[in-house]
Amino acid sequence: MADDLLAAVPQSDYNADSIEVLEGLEPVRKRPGMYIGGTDERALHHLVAEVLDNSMDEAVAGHANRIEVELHDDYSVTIRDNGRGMPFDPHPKFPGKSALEVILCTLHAGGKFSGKAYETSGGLHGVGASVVNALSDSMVVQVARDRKLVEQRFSRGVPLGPLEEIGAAPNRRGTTTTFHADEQIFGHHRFKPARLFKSIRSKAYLFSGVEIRWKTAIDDGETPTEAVFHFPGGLSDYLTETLGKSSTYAEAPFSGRVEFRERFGVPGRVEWAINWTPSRDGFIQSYCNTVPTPEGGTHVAGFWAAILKGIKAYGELVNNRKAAQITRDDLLTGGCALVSCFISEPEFVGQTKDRLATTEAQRLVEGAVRDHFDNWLAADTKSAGAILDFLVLRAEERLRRRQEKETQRKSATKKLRLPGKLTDCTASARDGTELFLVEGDSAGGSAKMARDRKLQALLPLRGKILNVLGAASNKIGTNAEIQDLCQAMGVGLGTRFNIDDLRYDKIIIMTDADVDGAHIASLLMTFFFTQMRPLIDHGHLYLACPPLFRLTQGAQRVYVQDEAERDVWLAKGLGGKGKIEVSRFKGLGEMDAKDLKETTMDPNSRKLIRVTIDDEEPGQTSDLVERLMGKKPELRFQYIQENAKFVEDIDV
Ligand SMILES: Nc1ncnc2c1ncn2[C@@H]1O[C@H](COP(=O)(O)OP(=O)(O)OP(=O)(O)O)[C@@H](O)[C@H]1O
Repeated sequence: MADDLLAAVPQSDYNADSIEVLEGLEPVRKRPGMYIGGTDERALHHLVAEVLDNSMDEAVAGHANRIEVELHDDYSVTIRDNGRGMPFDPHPKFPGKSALEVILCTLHAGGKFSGKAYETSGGLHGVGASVVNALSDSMVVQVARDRKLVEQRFSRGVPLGPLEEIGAAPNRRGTTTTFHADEQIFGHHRFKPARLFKSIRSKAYLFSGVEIRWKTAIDDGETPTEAVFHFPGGLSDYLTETLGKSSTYAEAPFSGRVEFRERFGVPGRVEWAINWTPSRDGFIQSYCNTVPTPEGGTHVAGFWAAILKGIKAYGELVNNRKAAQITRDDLLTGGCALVSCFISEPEFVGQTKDRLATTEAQRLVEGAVRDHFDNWLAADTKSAGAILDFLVLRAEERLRRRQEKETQRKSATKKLRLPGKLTDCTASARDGTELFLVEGDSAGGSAKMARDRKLQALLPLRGKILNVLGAASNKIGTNAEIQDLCQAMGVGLGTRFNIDDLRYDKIIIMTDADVDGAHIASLLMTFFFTQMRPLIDHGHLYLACPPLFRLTQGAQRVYVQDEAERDVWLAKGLGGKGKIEVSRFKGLGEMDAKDLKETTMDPNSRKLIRVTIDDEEPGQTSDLVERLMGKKPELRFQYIQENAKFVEDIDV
């Protein structure tokens, strides 16, 4: 639809009335991490995603069909859409303020709470635009609607003046936002054209009804300086392009799209594409309402359930009994998948929306994909046969490896003298086992009761372990705490470390949610990083995330990680009846086994962070570890000076 046609569509029922307010921007500047997951490069790029998602929401709701993103030479970014335009009429609850000012200067102001103005939106908390505003030293928002062009300017979340009418807009509509990220918050981090280009392109793949134009004044030598993205073929094209020349088991990906309304009578849809290749590791990229969900969630669980059940049923049909052995992990080896769903009122974990938590999504996605998969397998027996054979082979390999490990592990345990304080798990194979490194003996008590005896082992650590970067290598090897750790894990140090000796699948650092806990965790991570780097590279090292508070209101209970998150809940309420009761856990030892199990240890409900090394340039992480944990205090001091933006928050 062209702009002038869109201009004819009524905008009247999308006004200030649509904008509800739940809560005021100081907390954002004080604790940006809670709102955008940190102040690093990833967080910086997330600012663009927040603004772009608002434009995508307009597009997905059928109100916009063109979005432009431009990176300027001063590293400011402009995002323009031809949607309905942010409402700017006076807000009934805030005398003297326009809806636009309320949206940009108030947390929890938005039009997406009730599903009236948007059916399936990526936005839902009403904080995105205000967070970007709070973290920008300059932000200019222009809106063309009702034939007027208005503008308001802000700096660090504060308006620099009132909303002004700056011209007429007879044939234009939409919102244009230009912002410059605040260096006080993001330090030396700058937008990278390649990173922006990639994420913008994937948005266009996710919604074929939009055209996204990209332009950059900053030329990194490899990213196109201008491009237009429009992909009518959606995810199937995206997957084919991602896989490039890799050979695949199915000629064309298994892909499809199902409208939930037609199938289940509820709004929303799912679109997917998957193929298997022998030439690379598998992956799954998932999205909900165009927001990437790198940690997956219920939609992903539903997708794999459909594929797994489908392939097993097909195995039965063709009398391949070995198909029953296939597990979800086998599907992932070589399985390359893209899943994108659109649902109303999605629930995510965290403001950066890394994981989808809406339970219903699992049932909807599984139901929708399953039927299609059964039909596809039955119709294309050549691809179906190739995939089945490949997966059966994967399952057999896995079982053989497990058997080998089992014998190895049994003999290793016999030979090994395990440290006395280790509470080992009972499983004889390594598969699925976890070793919790627990701070303090008292915590060990609750953890002992909370654990799954079969798969979870505990090693209590007394106090702080040696800082390996300050120590000579012979001192490391003779340190008692480190010796215990190595014995329990079944491995040697440094060059003698062999990943195959590892006695557990996951090594999980579980420390208190306080400064001391963070220090112990960083000493341990430094140790693993310098002495057992493959442990991290192979994805075996994790951090547990115990909560700091438990809030209860009537029958409702939530666990939160810090004060800022607590305050949000206190202001918002838990949805239960009566007063909200707050209990603060002074440490892991104070949590009863039930709390500890539910929040931190039970794989079905806990939050766990995998430790990864995100080297954009080779050696970057080693450099940083050396600066932060090494023998030279002057490097540490320099780093703190360069990076400390919230000096008042640093506990020394
Ligand atoms: N480009 C836009 N066009 C039209 N309305 C917009 C646009 N950007 C923002 N809005 C309105 O402003 C509201 C607040 O946006 P904001 O980004 O703060 O929160 P959200 O998108 O509702 O939720 P989230 O915090 O999850 O991103 C939106 O709900 C929407 O009503």
